[in-house]
Amino acid sequence: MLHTTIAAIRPLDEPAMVAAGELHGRLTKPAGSLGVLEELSVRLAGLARACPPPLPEPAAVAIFAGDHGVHAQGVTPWPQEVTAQMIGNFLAGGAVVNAFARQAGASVTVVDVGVATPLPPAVPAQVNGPSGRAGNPTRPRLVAANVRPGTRDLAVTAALTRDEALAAVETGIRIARELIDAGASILLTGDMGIGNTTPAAALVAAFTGVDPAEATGRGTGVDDPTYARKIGVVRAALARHAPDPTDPLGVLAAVGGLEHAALAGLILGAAARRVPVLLDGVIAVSAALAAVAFAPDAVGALVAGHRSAEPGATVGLRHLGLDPLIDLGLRLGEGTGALLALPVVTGAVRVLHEVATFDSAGVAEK
Ligand SMILES: O=C(O)c1ccc[n+]([C@@H]2O[C@H](COP(=O)([O-])O)[C@@H](O)[C@H]2O)c1
Ligand SMILES: Cc1cc2nc[nH]c2cc1C
Repeated sequence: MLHTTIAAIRPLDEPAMVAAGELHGRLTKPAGSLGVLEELSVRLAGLARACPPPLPEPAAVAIFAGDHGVHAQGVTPWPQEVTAQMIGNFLAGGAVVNAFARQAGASVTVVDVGVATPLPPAVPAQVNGPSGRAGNPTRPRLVAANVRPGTRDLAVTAALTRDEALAAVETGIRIARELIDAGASILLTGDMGIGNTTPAAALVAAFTGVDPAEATGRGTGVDDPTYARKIGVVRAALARHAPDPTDPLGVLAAVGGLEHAALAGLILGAAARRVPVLLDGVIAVSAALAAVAFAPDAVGALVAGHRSAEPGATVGLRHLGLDPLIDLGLRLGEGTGALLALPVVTGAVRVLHEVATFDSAGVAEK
């Protein structure tokens, strides 16, 4: 499944991009006045092989959740159980991601790809959120796809076997296909996993070659001693495993996480179907580096939603050649930054659908 998916990923379509660029020149606005939105809409036309490309509606957020053996090294102050507990919160509609998804009209799918502790008993989902605010007609959904109960400690041994990493990647591909088959026109990445900024930093350093200190941040907000320990853990893991960046499955297995691997699969699955993926924070960016190592043309499907405060996100986006749409200092994860960026993407495409040309509106050109 991975190999056929990779083989299906093709470059952006030049004629559709030329058509979108020409259309922009005829719309009732000074050339280039929509800045980044113009280039974004041209790329999305190339991805869809159509001008205008489809509006990115409806949108679907996929939150991949997993736990991390490296938690044992004291790289985060939060107990591991919080991963499972937050899944309960997502399914009940009470997390930040739910509030933003209701605002954006996006569906929320939570995928347990490797949670280590028992999930809380099902709480009745408050579809419109605890406040009763309407906006999203669908209930958050849980997909049970646990590959193993958390990774092994990457400070001691490989986090995953290659087969486990492959199973997680293929779960991501399957979820992309299911969401697209159910009608999603854009996929938004989400993640939940206490400790997961440590493997994200290791993946960023492995794929970009930057020093571990440049790729490592404070995650949920760790103090100075924890931060120093975290950099040391990432540095030692890279020295121990010496992951080969041309072997993305090997890198994911050595220093990655189950949600990182599944997100790489989600990106590949969407790119193969020529559906855009709006990236959230550092976990998604680290997964995107893996996806692009599997299939360089997958970058054509990627839109960077926001600039996470986590430094590895900026390092990874630079390597991918992507500029984030918004920069709000967020470092939550869950898909929250991607959801806030979604109206920018929709606006970029809507212009090509709805704005009059100089000709049709009788507006004089310069
Ligand atoms: O999205 C980001 O860039 C981001 C930055 C910092 C933290 N997070 C979230 O915080 C958790 C991991 O933080 P930590 O400190 O436990 O490694 C995990 O659930 C992530 O979704 C997410
Ligand atoms: C409370 C909490 C919520 C989160 N959402 C994503 N990562 C998180 C980490 C914590 C600790």
